[in-house]
Parts: sequence; C-alpha cells; structure tokens
Amino acid sequence: MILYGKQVAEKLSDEIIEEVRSLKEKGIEPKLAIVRVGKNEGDLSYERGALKRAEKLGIKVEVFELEEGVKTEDLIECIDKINNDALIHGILLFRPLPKNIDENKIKNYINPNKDVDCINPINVAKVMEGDKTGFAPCTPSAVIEILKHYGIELKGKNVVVIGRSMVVGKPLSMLLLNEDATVTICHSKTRNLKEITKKADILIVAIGRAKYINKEYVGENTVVIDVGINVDNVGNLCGDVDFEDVKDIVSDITPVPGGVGAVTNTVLFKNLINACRLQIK
Ligand SMILES: NC(=O)C1=CN([C@@H]2O[C@H](COP(=O)(O)OP(=O)(O)OC[C@H]3O[C@@H](n4cnc5c(N)ncnc54)[C@H](OP(=O)(O)O)[C@@H]3O)[C@@H](O)[C@H]2O)C=CC1
Ligand SMILES: Nc1nc(=O)c2c([nH]1)NC[C@@H]1CN(c3ccc(C(=O)N[C@@H](CCC(=O)O)C(=O)O)cc3)C=[N+]21
Repeated sequence: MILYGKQVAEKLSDEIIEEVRSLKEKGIEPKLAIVRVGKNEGDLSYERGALKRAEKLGIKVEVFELEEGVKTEDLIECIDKINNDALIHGILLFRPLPKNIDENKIKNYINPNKDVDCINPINVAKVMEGDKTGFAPCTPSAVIEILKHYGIELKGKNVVVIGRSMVVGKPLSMLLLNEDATVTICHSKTRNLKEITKKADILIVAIGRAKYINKEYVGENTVVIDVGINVDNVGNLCGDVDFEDVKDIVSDITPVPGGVGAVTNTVLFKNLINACRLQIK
C-alpha cells in the first residue's frame, strides 16, 4: 500500500481549522514567522508547502529572509524581534544554517514557548523525557502521525532509523521509543547496513541522498517511511528511497512528494496552535 501523506494532512487540517476558528473568536490571529537564511532548495520547498497550507488554514505567515552571508549577531537580532512581538506565536528557523553562523548559540535564543520546531534545548530535553508539555519537532511528529493514521502499530516492533540529525533521526528515535518500539539508529559509520535494514519491521530513512535505498536494503514485510527530500538529476523532487525499485517488494511505502513532507507542514501549524494557547494563558 502507498501511505499517502495528503490524507493524514487533510484530517489534521480539519482539526486545526476548528482550533483557528475558536482562537479567532477570542480575538487571536495565529501567526508564524519563518526565518530563512539564503535560498536552499529544501528550505524553499518547505516554505512553499507551508505557505500553501497556511492559506487553507487561515493562518498568517511572515517570512524573514536573510542573506547567505549574515553574521550570527544579525540572526540573533532578527530572532529577538520575533520573540518580543506579541502578534507572532511561533518561529520556524530553517536548518542547517550556513557554516559561518554559530547554531549552538542561536538555538538558545529562540523563546521556548514559540519554538514550534523544537530547536531550543529545553524542548529537546522534554522530547528525551517523554514530557508532552513542550514541542516535538515537526518532521519526526509527522512520521508518527502517518504510522498512527494507517494503524501501523509501534509497540514491540523493530524500527530501524537511518540518520541521526537533530532535525529528524535523533528526536524521531526518542518519539518511537516513547511509543514502545525497539529502535536501532544507523548512520554513515554503521557496518553491514543492509543486514540491519532487511530485518526491520519499519524502516525510516532520513539521510539526504537521492534514491540511495534500493531493493537490496528491504524485506518483504517492511514498512518504508521515506523522509528524504532531494532533487534528482532532471530537477524533480525525490526521496532517499528508490521508490520504483522497492515499491513492489515492501508491504507499505510513503511517496515523495506527497508523503512525510506534506504532513510536516501541517504538524507545524498544529504546534503553532499549541503555541498560541501557551501564550494566551
Ligand atoms: N520530509 C520532511 O519533512 C523533511 C525532510 N528532510 C530531508 O531528510 C533528509 C535528512 O535530513 P537531515 O536529517 O536534516 O540531514 P543531515 O545531513 O543532517 O543528516 C543525515 C544523516 O544521515 C546519515 N547518513 C548520510 N549518508 C549515509 C549513508 N550512506 N548511510 C547511512 N547513513 C548516512 C548521516 O550520518 P552521520 O551522522 O554519520 O554523518 C546523518 O546522521 C534530507 O533529504 C532532508 O532534505 C529534512 C527535514 C524534514
Ligand atoms: N528546522 C528545520 N526543520 C525542518 O523540518 C526542515 C528544515 N529546517 N530545513 C529544510 C528541511 C526540508 N523540509 C521539508 C519539509 C516539507 C516539505 C514539503 O512540504 N514538501 C511537499 C512538497 C512541497 C512543494 O515543493 O511544493 C511534499 O513533500 O509533498 C519539503 C521540505 C523540512 N526541513
């Protein structure tokens, strides 16, 4: 079966539309700030998806675009402005940042109550602890939403995650653990990757290499979740998994586009609504 993200996104959107309506009745206009440094294609793709989604949901978005060469101080100034703006409830800062910016310094500046993509270490710690009062990052949450929507049980399952970034792999592994999955985390130094992935009940791929995972990596009953967003050699969006090569072998698979990415931008606004609620208390 193909696990389409669109259906999951539509269901979540219906719930968000209700929430937006009730906030607007109280005189609150939910608003998100997107902070983008440079013009990375992955960032722009996310931004496009998010702007389209926001329009459907009746949510305002302001994009703060900074030039590729900006200094750490300039970015901090931008974040401070957003932190202190009572009419903005959430901040999405695209990562990774250019090398000349000190990401470790930046992440502490984001107001934890506006941190809808879980960049501030306070929210990261809450994910580690299984404390649901913070914000879990959008992409890992989107993966969980898809699995739950399609009734794919996690409890006791062997789940293999490839990738250990702070945007996807690491926090996702914690969320899976919180759902009682048995989690194996793989990365570029992992030996015998194919042997490990073939035994997975659920294989989640977030490595950032176009169509890297082919039929040699999967088994017949594997559920494959492809988080990757890449551009192939003819300019089309594609995942980290070679969809055509594996689709007739595995039991289920998410497409790209129209899979995880489509849900990520909806979870973003679900988190924004929660941020609004935190800030009006
Ligand atoms: N769908 C969505 O909503 C989103 C999609 N993405 C996409 O997901 C992908 C991953 O993003 P992100 O986590 O930020 O990427 P990073 O580049 O930060 O991390 C990639 C991870 O993959 C590992 N890796 C790289 N090559 C291999 C390999 N050959 N074998 C095994 N492991 C490997 C790296 O290992 P090591 O740590 O050893 O270097 C690293 O842990 C990208 O395509 C990105 O565009 C990202 C965010 C959201
Ligand atoms: N702090 C941070 N968090 C991220 O989650 C993050 C990031 N930085 N940097 C960039 C990557 C990339 N990423 C995408 C998410 C959704 C789509 C998306 O909506 N894709 C649509 C297609 C949209 C289109 O291009 O029209 C789809 O897959 O169907 C794309 C890309 C999140 N990332």
